[in-house]
Amino acid sequence: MFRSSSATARYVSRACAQKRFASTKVLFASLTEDWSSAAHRSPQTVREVLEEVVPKKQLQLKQLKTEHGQAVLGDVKVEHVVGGMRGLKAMLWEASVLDPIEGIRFHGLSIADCQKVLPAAPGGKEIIAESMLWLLLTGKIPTEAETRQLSRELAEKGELPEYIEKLVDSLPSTLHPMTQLGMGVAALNHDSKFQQAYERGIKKSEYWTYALEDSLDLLAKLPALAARIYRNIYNPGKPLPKVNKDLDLVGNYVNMLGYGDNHDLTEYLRLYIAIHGDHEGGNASAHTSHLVGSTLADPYLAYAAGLYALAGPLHGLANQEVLRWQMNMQKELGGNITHESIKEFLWKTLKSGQVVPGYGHGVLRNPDPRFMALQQFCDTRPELLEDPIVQLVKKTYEVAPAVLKEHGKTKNPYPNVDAASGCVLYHYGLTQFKYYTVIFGVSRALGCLTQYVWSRALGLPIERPKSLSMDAIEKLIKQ
Ligand SMILES: CC(=O)SCCNC(=O)CCNC(=O)[C@H](O)C(C)(C)COP(=O)(O)OP(=O)(O)OC[C@H]1O[C@@H](n2cnc3c(N)ncnc32)[C@H](O)[C@@H]1OP(=O)(O)O
Ligand SMILES: O=C([O-])CC(=O)C(=O)O
Repeated sequence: MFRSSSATARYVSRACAQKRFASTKVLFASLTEDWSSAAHRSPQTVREVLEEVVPKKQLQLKQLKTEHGQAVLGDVKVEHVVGGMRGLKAMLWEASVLDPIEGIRFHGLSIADCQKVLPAAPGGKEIIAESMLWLLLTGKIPTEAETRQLSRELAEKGELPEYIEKLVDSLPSTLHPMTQLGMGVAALNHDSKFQQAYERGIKKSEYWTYALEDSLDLLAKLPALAARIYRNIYNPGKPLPKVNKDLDLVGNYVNMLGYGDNHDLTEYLRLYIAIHGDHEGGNASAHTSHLVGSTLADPYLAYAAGLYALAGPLHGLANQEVLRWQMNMQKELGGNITHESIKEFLWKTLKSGQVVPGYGHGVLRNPDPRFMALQQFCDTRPELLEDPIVQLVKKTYEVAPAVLKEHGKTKNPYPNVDAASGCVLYHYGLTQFKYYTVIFGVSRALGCLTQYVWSRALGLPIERPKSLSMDAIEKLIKQ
C-alpha cells in the first residue's frame, strides 16, 4: 500500500503511540500487582527497598556499557552545539522520561496513573510528596503504611539547626526568596554526612547510602526553611509552628506558612509539589544539580546550584512572571475581558519583544499534562471556577495558542505548568508571587536528589562534555 510521507509519519506516530500505550499498560499492571502483594507484607523502609533495587540497576548499567557501549543514539549536529543542545540524548536520568506529546511519566506512570495508585494523606485525595519520592527513588509504589512511615521519618528530621535560623533571619527582606532558599540549602552542608564520610575516605560503593541520608535530611528540612523565609519577608515577628510529627511533609509546610486550616490549599500544594517533582534530567535545574553533583560536591551544594537555575525567568521563575503578567492584563483590560481584548494584550506583549510567560517548552509539543492536572483541580471546586484570576488564566489558554501559532516563532504554542500554578495560590490568599518559585524549589528537590542518589549508586563519572569554538566547528566541517 502506498502512503504519502506525511501519512506515513502519522501512521508511524500512531503505531508508536499504540505500542507505547500497550507497554505502559503492562508496566502499570506489573507495578500495581507488585503493590497489591506488597500491601500484605510488613512495611519496608525506602532504604531497604533501595538495598534490593540498587544491585539490579548496577548490573543493568554494566550490561549497557559492556554490550551496547558503541550503540548510536543520535547524531550531534551543529544546531545542537549552538542551539542549547535541544533534543540531544546525552544524559542518564532514571526517575522520569518526558515525551513531547504525552508529557511526563515517572518510572513509566503518567500523572493520571499516579493519581490512581500513589497514597494520599489521611483525609486527603491528592498525591503526597512522600509517595512520589518513594516512586521516584525506587521505581515502586509504596503502601499506605510505608508512606506514613516515611512521613514520620521526615517530620522527625524536619527542624532547622539554629545556625541556619540565624543565617536566614539575618538576610534582608528585600533579598529575593529564591536567593535566600539557595543560601540556606547550601549552608545546610555544614552537617553533610556525605562530605564527612568522603573526608574519612569511604569506598565508592558506599557513597549512595550517605547521599541518601543527606537527601532525606535536606528534603525533611526544606519546608521549615522555605516557611521561615516566607515568615521573615511577609509576616516578620509572627511565631512559627514547630514541625508536627503526625503530618505529611506538605501538610507541615502549609501549616508553617500559616495556612494549616485551609484544607483545599493543602491539597492543592500536595498535588503541585508531587507533580513538579521531576521532569527528566535535561531541564536547567535538574541538569545543573546533576553536573555539580558529578564533581562529588555534596547533595546540599548540588541542589543549591539547581535552585539558582530554577530561579531564571525562562525556567521556574516563569510562574512568578505569569501571575505578574496576568495581573497586568487584568488591570489594563478592566471590565473588558473578552477573547478579543486578551488577544490584543497577547500581541502587545509579543510586539514589545517579550515572551508570553507560561507558554512554550523546550521539549513538550502539546499542552503540559501538569497544566491540565492543575486545571482539573480547579474544575472540581466552584469557588475556584468563579475566581476572576483563575478565569483569566483559563480564558488566556483559549486564545494564546492561536496567537502564538500566528506569531510563528515558538515551536510549542501551548501552556506549560507555570501558566496555571500561581492563580490557585493567589485565590487562597498566598498572593506574594515573588515567593512562588520557592514552592517549586521545595518540589524539584524530589527529582534532583533522587538522581543524586542514583548517580552515586551507579558510580557515574564527572560530567565533562567537549566544547568547540566557532573556528573549531568550521574546521571540523571542512574536514
Ligand atoms: C517549568 C518550566 O521551566 S516550563 C518553561 C517556563 N518558561 C516560560 O514559560 C517562559 C516562556 N517560554 C519560553 O521562553 C520558551 O518557550 C522556553 C524557554 C520555555 C523554551 O525555549 P526554546 O526551546 O528555545 O523554545 P523555541 O525553540 O520554541 O523558541 C523559538 C523562538 O520562539 C520564541 N518563543 C518561545 N516561547 C515563546 C513564548 N512563550 N512567547 C514568545 N516567544 C516564544 C523563542 O524566544 C525563540 O525566539 P528567537 O528565535 O527569537 O530566539
Ligand atoms: O523540562 C523543562 O525543560 C522545563 C520544565 O517544564 C520543568 O523543568 O519542569
